[in-house]
Amino acid sequence: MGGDDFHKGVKPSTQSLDGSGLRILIVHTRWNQEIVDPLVTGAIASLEQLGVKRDNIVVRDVPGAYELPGAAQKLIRQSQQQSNLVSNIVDDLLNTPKLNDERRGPFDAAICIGVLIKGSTMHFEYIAEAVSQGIMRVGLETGVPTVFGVLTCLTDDQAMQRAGIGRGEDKGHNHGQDWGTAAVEMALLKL
Ligand SMILES: Nc1c(NC[C@H](O)[C@H](O)[C@H](O)CO)[nH]c(=O)[nH]c1=O
Ligand SMILES: CC(=O)[C@@H](O)COP(=O)(O)O
Repeated sequence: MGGDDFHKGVKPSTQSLDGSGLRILIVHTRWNQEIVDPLVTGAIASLEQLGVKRDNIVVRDVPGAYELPGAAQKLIRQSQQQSNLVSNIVDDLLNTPKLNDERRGPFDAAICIGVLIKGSTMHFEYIAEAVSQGIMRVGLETGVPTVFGVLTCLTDDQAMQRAGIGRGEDKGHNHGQDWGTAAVEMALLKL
């Protein structure tokens, strides 16, 4: 494969992705929120484009990237406990309509979104390593696919480009869109 026909990025799935029955958690940071916000918007846009109902997209925020794994794990486990509540079981037996078409069941996937930008100390390296390992562990330990949506950038421009808000003519690509698609694909993955 020649260098000129190399396309960096994810190749779309061959599976038809119907997210209409999915419940998705998004946890995002308030650090670098001017860059985080378009990433969250991009992820939600992809989820809705694949049929996920807006009422089934739960969005929560935390201070910084270091808080993402713990928050995702806590909220995923709460959703799993909720779905076992007798009240839910009775509701389902009686076909009780849910408010705003919201299903209070467990999350089918989660997306952790944050932006780490290198400063003048080693803080960046330590957080980036802890957060990537932590988010991986959440997915493995809860059984709920948990997408790593954390930009780890050396400059502001690198981060803005990857949120689709680049300062030059080339605005870049909003990676949040890819994370939304990945969440639906992984939620639907089966034998
Ligand atoms: N420098 C960045 C941080 N630092 C804060 C930590 O993530 C954490 O909130 C704090 O250490 C308290 O536990 N967070 C980011 O998300 N992005 C950064 O660039
Ligand atoms: C990712 C960080 O924690 C970093 O932005 C903090 O900056 P500094 O290393 O200058 O304290």
